[in-house]
Amino acid sequence: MATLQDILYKVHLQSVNGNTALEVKDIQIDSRKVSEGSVFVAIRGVQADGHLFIDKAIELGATAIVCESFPAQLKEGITYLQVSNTQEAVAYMAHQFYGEPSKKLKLLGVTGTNGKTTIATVLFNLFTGLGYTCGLVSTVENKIGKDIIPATHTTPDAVSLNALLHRMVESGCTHVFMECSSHAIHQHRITGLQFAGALFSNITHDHLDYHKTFDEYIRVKKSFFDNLTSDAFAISNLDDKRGTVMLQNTPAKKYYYSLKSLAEFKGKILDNALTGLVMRVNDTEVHFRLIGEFNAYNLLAIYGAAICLGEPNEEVLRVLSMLNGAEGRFDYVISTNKVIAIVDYAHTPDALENVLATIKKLRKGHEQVITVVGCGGDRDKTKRPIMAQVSADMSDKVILTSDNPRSEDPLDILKDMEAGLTSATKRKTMVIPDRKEAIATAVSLAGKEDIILIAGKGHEKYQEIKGVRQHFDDKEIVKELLGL
Ligand SMILES: CC(=O)N[C@H]1[C@@H](OP(=O)(O)OP(=O)(O)OC[C@H]2O[C@@H](n3ccc(=O)[nH]c3=O)[C@H](O)[C@@H]2O)O[C@H](CO)[C@@H](O)[C@@H]1O[C@H](C)C(=O)N[C@@H](C)C(=O)N[C@H](CCC(=O)O)C(=O)O
Ligand SMILES: Nc1ncnc2c1ncn2[C@@H]1O[C@H](COP(=O)(O)OP(=O)(O)OP(=O)(O)O)[C@@H](O)[C@H]1O
Ligand SMILES: N[C@H](CCC[C@H](N)C(=O)O)C(=O)O
Ligand SMILES: [Mg+2]
Repeated sequence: MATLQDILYKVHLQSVNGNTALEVKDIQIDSRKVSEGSVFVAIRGVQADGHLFIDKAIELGATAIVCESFPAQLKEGITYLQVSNTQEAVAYMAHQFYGEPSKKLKLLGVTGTNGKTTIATVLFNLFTGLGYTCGLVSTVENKIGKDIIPATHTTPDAVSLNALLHRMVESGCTHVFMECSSHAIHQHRITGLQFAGALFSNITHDHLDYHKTFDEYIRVKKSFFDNLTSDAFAISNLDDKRGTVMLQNTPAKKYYYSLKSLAEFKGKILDNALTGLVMRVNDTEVHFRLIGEFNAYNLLAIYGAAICLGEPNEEVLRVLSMLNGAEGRFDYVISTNKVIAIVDYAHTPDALENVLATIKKLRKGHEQVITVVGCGGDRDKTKRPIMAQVSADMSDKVILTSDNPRSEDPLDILKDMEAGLTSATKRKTMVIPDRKEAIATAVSLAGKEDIILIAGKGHEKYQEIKGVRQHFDDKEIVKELLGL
C-alpha cells in the first residue's frame, strides 16, 4: 500500500502538520464517501466549499487532510497538508496512488466544442477492430474492452478517472481514447496524465455560463495542448479559426487536418448522402458510413490519430470505412412511408447549424424539415435565443420544447428561446413544453419523405425535470410513434 509521502511526489506543499509516513487507503474529494484511512482533499467548488466538511471527514475516519487553508483548530493525530490548489494536488496524488496508469497506456485526449464523443468512440471502435484491447472515456459511456461502465460526466473527476485508467491497465488495455471537456481541463481532472496524443475538433459557443468569456474558454482548451510533452503528438483542425492558435505553444509534434487547405491529413468530399460519405483521404478514395461534412472532419481527425499512432494506412481506412458513428449522433430511422427521423445530440447553436446544413444537403428538395428542439436548464442561457433562431431559419417548421429543464421552470427556458425569433420565424414555430407531445406533433405533421430532426438529447435515456430524472428516450419514442 502507498504511503502519503509516496503519493505526494509532484505536489508542492506549502505547509505540513503531522506524519506523512502513514498508509493511504483511498483518496476522497467528497466527505460523504470517506472511511477509515482515507485522505480527504478539500476542494472549493461552484456549489460548496470542501473545507467546511473537514471535521465531518475526520469523524468518518480520514487520517489526513489536504487543504488550501488550515482549519482554526487542528485535531490531534491527523495529518494536515496545505497546498495552493487542491484540485491540482488531488490529480497528481491520484495518478501516483493508482500507479501512474497513463504511463502504461497510449492515452489519447480529444477536446473541442463538438465532435469529442464521435471521435473518441470511433477511435475506440477502430482500434478494437485493429485488434487492440481498448478503453473509452466518453459522455455516453465508459468502456474497458467489452465491459460498459456507465458515465456520469464526459470526463470524470481526477480520482475516479485515475481509478478507471488503473482498471484499464489491469484489464490489458493498450490504448485509451478519452474526451477532455473544458470543465475537466479547468478543474484539473486530467492534470498529471501523460498523453501520447491530443486532438482538437473545433471551438464555438458553449459553456459560457461556466467560462464567462469566449477568450477564457479558448485559453482553457489551449492549456491542454500547452501541457503536452515533446514526445506526444497534437492534431488540430486547420479549417477552424482557432485551429492553429490551439497548437501555438505546444511542445508536442504538430499535425493538421483540413478539407480546404494543404495539411498532413487532407480530405476532399466527393459525395455526401444519406448512404454515407465518399471522401478522398490523402490519396485514397473511401466510402464511409458516417454522414455529413462535420463527420468528414471527425473522420480526418480519427485517421490522423491512427497514422500518428503508427497504424498502417490501408488497414486503418479499411476498418474505418465499416464503422458507424456514436449513439444519438445523427442516429436515424426511416418509417414505412419514408419519413426520416433523426435523433441528434446537437445542443449548441453550432452543432444545430451543422446538423441542419447536413440535412439540407441530403434532401432532394421537396421534403419539409421539421425540427423539435429545446435547451437545457442550469446551463448557458445565452445559447437559447440563438438555438431557436438557427432552428427556425433552417427548418420549414419548428417545435420548441423542453430538453432537461433541471431546476429551472420549463416555460422560462422556452421564453428565452422565443426571444431569439423574428416575426417571420415566429410564424413557422410552435411551442409545446411536453417533449413527448412535441415529438408526436412533429410525427403527425410529417408527410411522405419529410425529415424530422429531434435535437439536443441524443443518447440520453432520461429527462430531468425539477431535479427528478424520469426515463425518456427520443429514439424509442419516435420509433414507437412511427410504428417501427
Ligand atoms: C460545474 C461543475 O463542473 N461541477 C463539478 C464540480 O462540482 P462543484 O464544484 O459544484 O462541487 P461542489 O458541490 O461545489 O462541492 C465542492 C467540493 O465539496 C465536496 N463536498 C460537498 C458536499 C459535502 O457534503 N461534502 C463534500 O465533501 C464535493 O465533493 C466537492 O469536492 O466537481 C464535481 C466533482 O468533480 C463534479 O461532479 C461537478 O460536476 C457537476 C455534477 C456537473 O454537472 N458538471 C458538468 C457541468 C460537467 O462537468 N460537464 C462536463 C462537460 C460536459 C460536456 O459538454 O461534454 C463534463 O466533463 O461532464
Ligand atoms: N466535428 C463536428 N463539428 C460540428 N458539429 C459536430 C461535429 N461532430 C459532431 N457534431 C454535432 O455535435 C453534436 C455533438 O457531437 P458529439 O457528441 O460527438 O460532440 P461532443 O464534443 O462530445 O459533445 P458534448 O460536449 O456535448 O459531449 C452531434 O450530435 C452533431 O450534431
Ligand atoms: N454535457 C452537456 C450536455 C447537454 C445536453 C442537453 N441535453 C442538456 O441537458 O442541456 C452538459 O451537461 O451541459
Ligand atoms: Mg461528448
